[in-house]
Amino acid sequence: MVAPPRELAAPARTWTTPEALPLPQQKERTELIEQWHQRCSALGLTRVERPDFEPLMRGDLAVARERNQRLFTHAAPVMEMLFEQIVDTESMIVLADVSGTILHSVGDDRFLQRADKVALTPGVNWAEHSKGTNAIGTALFEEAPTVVHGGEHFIHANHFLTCSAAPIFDPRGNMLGVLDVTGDQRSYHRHTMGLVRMSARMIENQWLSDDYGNRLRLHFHSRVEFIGTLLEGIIVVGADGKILGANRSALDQLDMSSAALRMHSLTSLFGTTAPAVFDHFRSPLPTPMTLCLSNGRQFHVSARFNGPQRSMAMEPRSAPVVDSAGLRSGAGAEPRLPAGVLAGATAHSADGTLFSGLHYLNTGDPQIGALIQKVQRVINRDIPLLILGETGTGKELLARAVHQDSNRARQPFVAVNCASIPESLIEAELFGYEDGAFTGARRKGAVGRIVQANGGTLFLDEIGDMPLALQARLLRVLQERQVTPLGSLKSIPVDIAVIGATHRKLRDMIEAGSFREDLYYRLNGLVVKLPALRERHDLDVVARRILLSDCPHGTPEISARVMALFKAYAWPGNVRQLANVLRTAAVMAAGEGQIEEHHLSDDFLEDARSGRAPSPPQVSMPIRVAPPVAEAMPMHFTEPLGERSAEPEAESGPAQATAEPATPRTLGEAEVELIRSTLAAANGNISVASKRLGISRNTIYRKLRWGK
Ligand SMILES: Nc1ncnc2c1ncn2[C@@H]1O[C@H](COP(=O)(O)OP(=O)(O)OP(=O)(O)O)[C@@H](O)[C@H]1O
Repeated sequence: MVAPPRELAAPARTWTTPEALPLPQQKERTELIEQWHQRCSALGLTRVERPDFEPLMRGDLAVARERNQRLFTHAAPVMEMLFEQIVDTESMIVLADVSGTILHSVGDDRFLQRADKVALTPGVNWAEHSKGTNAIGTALFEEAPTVVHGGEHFIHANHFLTCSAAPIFDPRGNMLGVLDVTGDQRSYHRHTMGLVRMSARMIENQWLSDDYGNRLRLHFHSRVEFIGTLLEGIIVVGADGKILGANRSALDQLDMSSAALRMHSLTSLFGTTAPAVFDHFRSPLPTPMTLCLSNGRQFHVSARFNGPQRSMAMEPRSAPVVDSAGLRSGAGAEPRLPAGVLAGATAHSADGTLFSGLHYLNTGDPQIGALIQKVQRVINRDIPLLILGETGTGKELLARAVHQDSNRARQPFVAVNCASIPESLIEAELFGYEDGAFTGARRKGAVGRIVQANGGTLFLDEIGDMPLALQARLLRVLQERQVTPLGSLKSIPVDIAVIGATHRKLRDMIEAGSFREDLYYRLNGLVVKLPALRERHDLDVVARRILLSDCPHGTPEISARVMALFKAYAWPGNVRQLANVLRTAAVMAAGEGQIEEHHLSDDFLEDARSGRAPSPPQVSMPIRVAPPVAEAMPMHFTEPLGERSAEPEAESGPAQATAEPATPRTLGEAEVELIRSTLAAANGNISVASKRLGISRNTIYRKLRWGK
């Protein structure tokens, strides 16, 4: 069972120290602990039990780890991240398997030594039957997040501990193991349980994506701003519309057990079908749809689909008509697949025609058409692709489409943004690291992004921002096709297709000595440049597609005056900015059938009418200095949790700077000033600032890193 009712029914019972509880709850807590302790006595345990120092034989531990390799692979990076949060707090993080055997621990050295004294160490079993009441064993027994604090431990020797543990479940509701944070009881913190629960959810969500990467996944929440956060529900839908699995938040929100949910289909749950969902999300732009339970509860839903779902249930239809923009029309139209939300998905029509990811990007512009033809020739030829283009021109979208159209479509597409990962972490992130590669803690190694991409495609976004020292290592990997993790002597062979992208002029960087020429020649098997939106001749088709995707029912037209304004505008944020402007306008024009000038936001209108636009992003040489924003972000959270919640949906268009910059010396400095002041006006909310400026979040990170 994924969402044990007891956790929902009485959270305080397991989350708060007895001292902090109001009297009635203290009584309830005491009764509960007594019940747990009676259970242990009935098992024949005594409170003066000596710690059992006899862990599994070395070989047995290896077998247990082998058996739980997948759990470990998903949990290890999360444990590392969790460790960053609790470092120097006299505590440790423990991963145990479903039998209670500790597989792995990470922690402060001093506390690990104290934990050793009570056998809280890999190889030892901490199920209730061997260690009495303790968070690991009791969470496994109760199948619920559990805190066991100080004297609540059954065995006296464990009274110095405070432990918070959360079970980990797979998407079908089977328990996989438990994640626990244990510390000195004097350093108990009530937020620890929250951190552990969130971390367990991260592991569960990764497990789900891994299991069902090639299935349609619906991400939903009753509040649209929570989609994309750990609070979102995820359900996996089979080709026939049946629900195959779900994460814990989905079960909480739908108020159903895993088994009950898996009896449902999209039709019985939401009154819709998989083809209808595909149809809604066919465009490259991710806009949530609204689905309703039979009791009237509404959810905002977005869809993810990473691979070809060749057997997607579709009613037989006549051969689709495909226009020059790749749009199909007529009563026999197929569900059209988006290249963005559905990540460059590929589908087969009833007549067997293949509609590829690249096909959907071909919207009638001759430059784009020629580019797609070129790219199609090198697919599956082991020729590296380098995509150039300004921010928001669709470089990542193109890379995903190439992956989807290749033989590697069923393997991972791993995107690494070299600009948004702090320099100090890029190496570990890319190449991975071995046990003991870092000092100060007993830490297990982690698999790097290159190895994760094995068999599939590695997308190196903003490759021009990779530090020089790492360029040499990357070059070696590309030449030798093997990776050596940090601190390891062993190399791991990898089979990857590499796609690089940058908005920088790499040749200029080579001349300036900031980009290696040999790496450039390794990456540039085929170089394609995506045109800026202002240079394209298909703005009207792209705009219509975006609107079709945003408002499939009642798509507004664009008036001739607005289209004329659009065509004269410089679009410094390219397609991303166009989509933001249209999204707002469509909301303003709801029910009127046509977008007119008065539906556009004032600041955009002012810029567009005056022929003024924020200057297109400047290409400057990177000077790496201490990054004020990006390095403050932990490795796996480039978007701080909760940040999206403050984000108004309908923000768009470039903003006016709220303060005069202090006489900047160069264009680059002016840009940074503008970004800083916009960020300040948006109360530091990067998403809001990026929408106002019409540039990506990554561009903001990057610019601020160079702005000092
Ligand atoms: N041809 C297109 N049709 C519809 N939407 C598009 C198209 N090209 C790009 N977009 C949308 O524009 C946004 C930016 O696209 P993408 O992230 O691929 O650009 P990028 O060039 O990689 O940006 P950056 O350099 O800032 O990372 C996305 O929301 C994407 O869905």
